[in-house]
Amino acid sequence: MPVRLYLNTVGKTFTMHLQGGTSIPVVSNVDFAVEAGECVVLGGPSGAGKSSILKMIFGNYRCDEGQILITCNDEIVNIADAAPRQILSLRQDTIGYVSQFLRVIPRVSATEVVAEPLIAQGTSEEAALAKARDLLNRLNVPERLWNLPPATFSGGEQQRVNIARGFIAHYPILLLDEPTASLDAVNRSVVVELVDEKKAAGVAMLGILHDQDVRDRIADRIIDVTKFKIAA
Ligand SMILES: Nc1ncnc2c1ncn2[C@@H]1O[C@H](COP(=O)(O)OP(=O)(O)OP(=O)(O)O)[C@@H](O)[C@H]1O
Repeated sequence: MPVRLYLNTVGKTFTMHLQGGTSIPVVSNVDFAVEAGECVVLGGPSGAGKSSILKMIFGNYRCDEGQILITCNDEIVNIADAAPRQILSLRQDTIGYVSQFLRVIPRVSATEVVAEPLIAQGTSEEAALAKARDLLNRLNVPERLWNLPPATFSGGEQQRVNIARGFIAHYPILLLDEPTASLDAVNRSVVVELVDEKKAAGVAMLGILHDQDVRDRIADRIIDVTKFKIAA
């Protein structure tokens, strides 16, 4: 299986400029790869640096040391030194991010919110909306809500719209940031199925999952981030 994502001796230290330049060392020498078709889960206690690693890969946090190499078509791109414009383009076609929370867009219906990433990748509106409805159905979002903007939906309903949006498009690399937090058992199982389908499609996934049951069902490997912790 080709390696899709490789973190090569990655390090991150936050510098608090408003607190006299105080340094908060987070991780160093982070070194692992994720292959196509596998789901790797980051483990370790709160504060170990799991979210910081995901955010560096997505380009939200700057990577201070090392390289974050991703395979994109036949090219290898280093996120650590990619220009902002290149990162935005990778987010459209190459790296997806499924977070716990939906960023609500006023006046846009749930179906359109879900379909949008697929339309951005070039699928026709009709086909993308049909796939969006199918995912909302699989995730047990009641049909009466599909044409409404999700702003007034319950927390769980918004989360399921967000999962549908995160899984609808094809990204060779998919980052999962607690996608099942506070979902019920039935919908957790739907997420497990969606992850299995992405594995079958050759997607490389890296996730944070505190839910032990889901973690056991989807993780091919668990990487304990504690080993990358910089001693205080
Ligand atoms: N933007 C930031 N500015 C300053 N410090 C930060 C920032 N983001 C994270 N940190 C610090 O980096 C450390 C690692 O945080 P991170 O959120 O990556 O941990 P985590 O393993 O994901 O924790 P949790 O399981 O609680 O979400 C923490 O000490 C945190 O305070």
